[in-house]
Amino acid sequence: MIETLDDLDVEGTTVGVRVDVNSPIDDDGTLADDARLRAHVDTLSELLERGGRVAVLAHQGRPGGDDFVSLESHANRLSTLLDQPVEYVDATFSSAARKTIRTLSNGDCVVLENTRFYSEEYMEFDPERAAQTHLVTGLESVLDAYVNDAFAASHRSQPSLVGLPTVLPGYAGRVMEAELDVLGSIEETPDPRVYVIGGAKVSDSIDVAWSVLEKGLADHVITAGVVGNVFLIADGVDLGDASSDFIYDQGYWDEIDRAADLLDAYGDRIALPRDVAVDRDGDRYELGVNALPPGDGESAMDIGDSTLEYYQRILADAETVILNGPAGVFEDDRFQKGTRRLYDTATDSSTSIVGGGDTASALRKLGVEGFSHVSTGGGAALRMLTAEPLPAVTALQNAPEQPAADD
Ligand SMILES: Nc1ncnc2c1ncn2[C@@H]1O[C@H](COP(=O)(O)OP(=O)(O)OP(=O)(O)O)[C@@H](O)[C@H]1O
Ligand SMILES: O=C(O)[C@H](O)COP(=O)(O)O
Repeated sequence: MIETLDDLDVEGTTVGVRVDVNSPIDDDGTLADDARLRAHVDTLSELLERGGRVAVLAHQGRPGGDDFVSLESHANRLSTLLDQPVEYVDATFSSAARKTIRTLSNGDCVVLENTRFYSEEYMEFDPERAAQTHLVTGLESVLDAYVNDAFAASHRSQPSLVGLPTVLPGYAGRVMEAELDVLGSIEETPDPRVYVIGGAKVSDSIDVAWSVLEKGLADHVITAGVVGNVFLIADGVDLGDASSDFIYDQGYWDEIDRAADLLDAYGDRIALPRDVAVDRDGDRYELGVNALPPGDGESAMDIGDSTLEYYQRILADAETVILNGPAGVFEDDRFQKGTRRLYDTATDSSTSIVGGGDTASALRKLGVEGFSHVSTGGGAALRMLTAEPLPAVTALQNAPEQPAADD
């Protein structure tokens, strides 16, 4: 059983709130898109209005990346969204951070520095070991409770996600609660159930396809995007050098064998593209798989019309559609059609669930609306859609209880 904010005695309590505000970053190192911050406003404003003292914990980017920046601009933006001052401290668990947390009054909020500035936070631990890291031992003494609202990071076993709820009473925030409500009951959604697997995270997507086919969760798996290209190659289609080089450069060449194994085992339930769109002389040009390989330097950038018709027929019979990853390079106007049409068709099903940060931003860009649920999570949603437990959610389930007020 996971406790929620309804179970937390908030007034005067110092709460560490883990959020996921991992966002696109501008060239000047500041926040470029506040969608993920906005998602957490309900949880944070509820805690503040109920008299909590809130210390916000979050990561941004990965070490070495251009988006691996401080959370100062996130804190500034949060202050506008919450319509109250939000302090920022350039420390996460040092004495400076602890001192700031100790001086919070009821209704005050501070954003601590990017948790991944500390190497332990970019490692995976079991919860007991995570509880002994510097971040957890540093913060444990100044926090009374822990709230996890970072559903999108819950597939990671990192200290701020699994260590803090091992030593502190743990609660799901409102985002986490909503995501678990919808994604935690995938098995109860109506049949037939179709998974649409696109985008560029080929290994994760093949894991999902294996799992949902093996467990009988998927009546059909529809493939698109880079994932669809890998399945086409696995099926013996010559996609040409440009698409093959791209797959090789992304480190997904070995996935072709896994895709072939999956086709051997469950080929009757896996739908492959029947045509692809390439860039020919600057225009979109569609080629049936029988007409492949494409010309020199041409790469499969989207699914074509005949694939769309085929996939739309499968979707027409689906009661539940679960989608992750765009069908093509949606960032380029010429290759948005597959994503727009496929996702638009899915909104006609009684239950349509979308996972993936890039997918959500593609849909915003393309103006496609009307899904039953758009998840804040990419990898986390994928894992949950296979009915697998998420380490940070398990840690919350096992968290100690909040001591009674007079203890
Ligand atoms: N045929 C293709 N060739 C090259 N890139 C493609 C193709 N189809 C889709 N993509 C790219 O895939 C990327 C998105 O894939 P990704 O798997 O990251 O999506 P996501 O699951 O929604 O994201 P996340 O898990 O990060 O939230 C886009 O940048 C898009 O351009
Ligand atoms: O953006 C995400 O999917 C989450 O914030 C997790 O980020 P990570 O993949 O860098 O751990």
